[in-house]
Amino acid sequence: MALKFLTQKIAQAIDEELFSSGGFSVDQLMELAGLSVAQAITKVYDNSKYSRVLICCGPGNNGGDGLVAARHLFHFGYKPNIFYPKQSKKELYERLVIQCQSLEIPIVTELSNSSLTNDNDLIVDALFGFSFTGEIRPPFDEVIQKLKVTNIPPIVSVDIPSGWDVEKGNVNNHGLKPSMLISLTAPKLCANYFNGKHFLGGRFVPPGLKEKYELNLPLYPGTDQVVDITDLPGEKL
Ligand SMILES: NC(=O)C1=CN([C@@H]2O[C@H](COP(=O)(O)OP(=O)(O)OC[C@H]3O[C@@H](n4cnc5c(N)ncnc54)[C@H](O)[C@@H]3O)[C@@H](O)[C@H]2O)[C@H](O)CC1
Ligand SMILES: [K+]
Repeated sequence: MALKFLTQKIAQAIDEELFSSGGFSVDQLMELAGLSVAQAITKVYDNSKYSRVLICCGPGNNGGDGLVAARHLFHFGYKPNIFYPKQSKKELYERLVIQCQSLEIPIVTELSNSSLTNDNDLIVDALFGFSFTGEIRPPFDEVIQKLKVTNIPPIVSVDIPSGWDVEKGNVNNHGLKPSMLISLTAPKLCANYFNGKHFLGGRFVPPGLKEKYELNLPLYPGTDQVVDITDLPGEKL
């Protein structure tokens, strides 16, 4: 049975259900999402070669996943730096920021063009996830423009390559061109247009929810938080 690729509406419905009838809190799922991202990175980008990781965090939960991933990457022996231009005032995010500050992970609100390529070995795109809609609004239009012109370092996108339409993909080439994507819970339809290394993370979906939405998720190996789905055929919803 092929893996199901989700519409924006279904992705949001599953998310909502995990929080309501599933009994999860946002903190819990974000922690597991961020851990998945950090673990997927260790599998492809060794910290001996890709130690300096710039994590670009957006204003929503995708950005929160980025903050969690930064903390785990630190503990996995990387040197994370965080770019977080529009910081949420919600308590959860303030705590995630404190956790990173206590590890002395630098957090900046400006992206310097010149240091982008020279000072980083890897970029994590945690700008927008499955709630992104419409044209990219400031200040993120400029941010994505800056990240788009760099081929080196490689970009790893969390859940959705930022700037991509969640269902139609990289419409008018407005979005990033990541080398790797970590889809969370299940891939969204835009992943049909992605050709790079593809992982699935978010090992928290209860069997009832998998069945209800016919997700046909692959088995996660051992105790891993991620599974490589690069060569797995997907089925459109
Ligand atoms: N169930 C799971 O798999 C979980 C996934 N998680 C992650 O959460 C995101 C979805 O988070 P959400 O807060 O709903 O939205 P986003 O982060 O995608 O962005 C919302 C944020 O962005 C702004 N925005 C939307 N469109 C635009 C635009 N065109 N220009 C500028 N700004 C825009 C909007 O105003 C909001 O501020 C999912 O993808 C996963 O990464 C959870 O962490 C755990 C559960
Ligand atoms: K993203």
